[in-house]
Amino acid sequence: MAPPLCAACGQTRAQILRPSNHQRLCAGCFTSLFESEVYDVISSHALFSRGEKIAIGASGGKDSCVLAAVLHALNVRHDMGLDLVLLSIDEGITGYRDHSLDAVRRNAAALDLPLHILSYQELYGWSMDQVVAQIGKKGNCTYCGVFRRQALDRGASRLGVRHVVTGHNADDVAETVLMNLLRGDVARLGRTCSIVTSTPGEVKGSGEGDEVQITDVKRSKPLMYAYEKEIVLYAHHRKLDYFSTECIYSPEAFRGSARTLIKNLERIRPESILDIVQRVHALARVSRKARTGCGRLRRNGSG
Ligand SMILES: Nc1ncnc2c1ncn2[C@@H]1O[C@H](COP(=O)(O)OP(=O)(O)OP(=O)(O)O)[C@@H](O)[C@H]1O
Repeated sequence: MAPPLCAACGQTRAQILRPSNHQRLCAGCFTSLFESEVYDVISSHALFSRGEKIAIGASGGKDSCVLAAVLHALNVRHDMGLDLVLLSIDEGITGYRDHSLDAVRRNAAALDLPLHILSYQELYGWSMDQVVAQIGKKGNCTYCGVFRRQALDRGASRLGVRHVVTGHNADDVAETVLMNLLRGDVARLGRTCSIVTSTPGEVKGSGEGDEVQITDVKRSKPLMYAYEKEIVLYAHHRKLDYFSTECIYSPEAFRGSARTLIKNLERIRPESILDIVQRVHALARVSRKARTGCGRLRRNGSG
């Protein structure tokens, strides 16, 4: 039996069963719906302003590759006036980051976007290969993540950029929510589910002339409502070139277990992923309001 017609255009045969809502779509309608949904997220959260310089954290993986391709397309289509640059951090992981940076270089050429690469070696004087040789693999992901965040901020500062976007998707956010819940780290939940976060500016250095001024950096996650499966489908249908191997030091057992849990939930009920993100976001808002209310009561002397 021939596949049904696309639920959006009603003209072409459907090729895709949309993972998030099981809609049957043709490839053209799926990619344009995906892009317009990202545009809706950007507009409804007023993420960007005209003329803003944006650094796209480019790891060479599927998420940041899709983010760069979608932002580039939307910038042209909607005349958003964004000044886009790719910013990559080279952690110094031989056999992993060197290959993924090759993918970033090909993407930069394909999209005609400037690319800046900053290494841990240059910033901190050591590479992750050296760190792992010294301390082993245990816990290295956590440190690497903290240093990468800071490296992205420093890279942005050097480029005169105040806004870094990353390719975190809904699955990543739901995973992090679960990890924070299981660890009892409730304080972090609000931040995890926020589409915009920021790092306050700081001055780093010994005070002997080697200070580095890091300005306030806004961070946002324009793909945080997009399902990982849809990101893969989008990359596939747009024939994007990305690097798909896991980090050789990565087997982070706890995140892996959270991921398996999320994938199992998705299998039973696809909406679960977005439900986790949206419900926890709403809860964090309510608890913030309650805290502000208590503070006001105390200040007024009535609490
Ligand atoms: N080395 C890096 N340089 C620049 N940005 C990075 C780097 N590593 C991660 N990021 C940013 O953080 C986001 C989430 O990181 P994560 O570790 O999940 O990425 P990944 O699995 O390497 O690749 P991706 O998420 O792009 O598929 C990425 O989408 C990217 O925007």
